[in-house]
Amino acid sequence: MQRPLIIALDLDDAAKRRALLEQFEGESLYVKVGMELFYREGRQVIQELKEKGHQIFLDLKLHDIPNTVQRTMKELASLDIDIVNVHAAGGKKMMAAAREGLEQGTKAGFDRPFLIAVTQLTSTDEETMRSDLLINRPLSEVVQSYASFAKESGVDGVVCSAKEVPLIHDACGSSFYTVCPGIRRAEDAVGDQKRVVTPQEARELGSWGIVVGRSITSAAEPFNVYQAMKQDWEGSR
Ligand SMILES: O=C(O)c1cc(=O)[nH]c(=O)n1[C@@H]1O[C@H](COP(=O)(O)O)[C@@H](O)[C@H]1O
Repeated sequence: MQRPLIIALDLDDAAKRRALLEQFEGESLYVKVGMELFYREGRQVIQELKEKGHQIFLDLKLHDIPNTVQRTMKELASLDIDIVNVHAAGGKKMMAAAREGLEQGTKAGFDRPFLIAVTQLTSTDEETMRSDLLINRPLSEVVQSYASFAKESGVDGVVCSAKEVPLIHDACGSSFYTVCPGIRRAEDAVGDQKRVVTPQEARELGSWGIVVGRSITSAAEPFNVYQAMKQDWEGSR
């Protein structure tokens, strides 16, 4: 599969979401359905997006006891989604339970959605890790270790900053998926993100996929920004 630029559909009503997607009419996209959208529009939005031919990353970042995560993943597997995620901080047993639930819930003849684990949110930096999470280890070491734990637990890849991709490839191999948010062009507002790179840097660092939200969804001309970022991301490969 071509390495995707995944658009985060973080918009605060259905009309805005539809108006945005109308500008991409005819394009087959990879979109991210996050908590804001799923909690508002539910399972129906997955069907609507699939009918338009889009691939879907369902980003609900599960983090709970293993039994609850397993049962929830079993439910989510009945949706027509391509990627789903958990927080690696839930631990190895929880990640393994997530994978088991997905397998149990995937209907015969269908592909199991990819399971990825968030290592450390891209809105976190080392200072926040120390002061708020009481983790006194270098951030890159924590991300690399969580990626290894995810792999050991049967998870297919991780969410991380592109900055950490080379270290993750060293620990987990280059076929381990790395999905990277915190993507900005030089001229974009960074907002709450801390570990930020451009699409071109993400490509050079070897990311499998990138997630872009506000740079596209808040732009005056979202389709043009999407095309420009996609070109930057794909380069000449
Ligand atoms: O799991 C995610 O998608 C995610 C993980 C992470 O570490 N950082 C992160 O920003 N995200 C998501 O990626 C998107 C980034 O949006 P922008 O900052 O607007 O580009 C948001 O929908 C976040 O929820």
